[in-house]
Amino acid sequence: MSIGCRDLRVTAGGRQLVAVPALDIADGETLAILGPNGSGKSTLLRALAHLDNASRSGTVLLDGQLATTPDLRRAVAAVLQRPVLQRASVLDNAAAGLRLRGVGRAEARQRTEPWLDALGVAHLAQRNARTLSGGEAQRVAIARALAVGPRVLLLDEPFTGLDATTRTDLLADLHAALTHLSASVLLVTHDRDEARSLAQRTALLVNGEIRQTGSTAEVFDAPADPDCATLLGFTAHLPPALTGLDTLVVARPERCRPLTNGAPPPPDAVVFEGTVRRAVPLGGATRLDVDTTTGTVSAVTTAIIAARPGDPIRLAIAAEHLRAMSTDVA
Ligand SMILES: Nc1ncnc2c1ncn2[C@@H]1O[C@H](COP(=O)(O)OP(=O)(O)OP(=O)(O)O)[C@@H](O)[C@H]1O
Repeated sequence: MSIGCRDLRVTAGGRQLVAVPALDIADGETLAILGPNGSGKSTLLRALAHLDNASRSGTVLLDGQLATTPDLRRAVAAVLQRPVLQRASVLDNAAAGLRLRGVGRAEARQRTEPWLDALGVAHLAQRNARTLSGGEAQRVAIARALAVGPRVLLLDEPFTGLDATTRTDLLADLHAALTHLSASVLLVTHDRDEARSLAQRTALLVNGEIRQTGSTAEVFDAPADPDCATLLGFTAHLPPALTGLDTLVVARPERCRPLTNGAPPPPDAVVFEGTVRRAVPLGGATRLDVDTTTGTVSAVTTAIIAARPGDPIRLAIAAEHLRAMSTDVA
């Protein structure tokens, strides 16, 4: 089932938190909403499901038809940032969504067990859910949402607070589970890897407004404006005064190459100079924060370089790694 909205606005305390003229997620599609902290991601997700208490206007659509709150209750399952689990067994917690929809206890348990298995927590079925770790609880919450066979699945930062290994494993398990699901899926996240792993399309949310939407691959390769560029990791912003080009250009810091010992820049590269402000060890790489005449530019390099604060430095970025920002938004 597809979900969408038209002219969806949420205000609270006299402030507009979200304003989305139109958003659509097709049946079988996963759309990521990527945005920084406080950009309105959770507010948008809650408004789509009519889960919010804030003041909302506009319409939510299911399969193109105006959706009422009861329609949404039937169609939507949501996994929120911090799952609430009852003092009961893991199996009964995971079966709770089906029970709420009127399914008998035995059948609900039977239909839930494969999802506990798919999410790698079948061995915990009889445990008291209150004794689970954060990652285990998150898996149970996802199993609970998937078990109801939702036609729309809303995921609000489902990987928050998980260690790197647990997160990678859960990403893989969720990816596998979603491929078997016939639903529209909205994934709210501030993490680029999560969007890239799970979503066919990505929308970028900045200050409550969607600035860019498209296939995940296209969006990640061609940011629409400087805010989108920062969100996508193109954090080196080089204005014309620094490069001599006509427009602001952006690049990923790992594409900024320090030119040490008079090394020649690659052909077509943009080259600029600055002074090392600090070198930040990243473990296996170093981030050099470089003060230029137009601001600080960071470069991330795996080369071993002896750069000390105050040292002059030249940086080069090959033309293929630069993205031009149109002048009207720069
Ligand atoms: N009920 C409310 N009243 C006033 N302001 C609110 C209310 N709910 C949310 N906000 C504000 O709206 C903005 C968006 O909040 P929201 O939780 O949607 O952002 P987010 O992108 O999900 O952030 P995070 O990544 O930190 O979870 C924030 O500035 C938040 O403080």
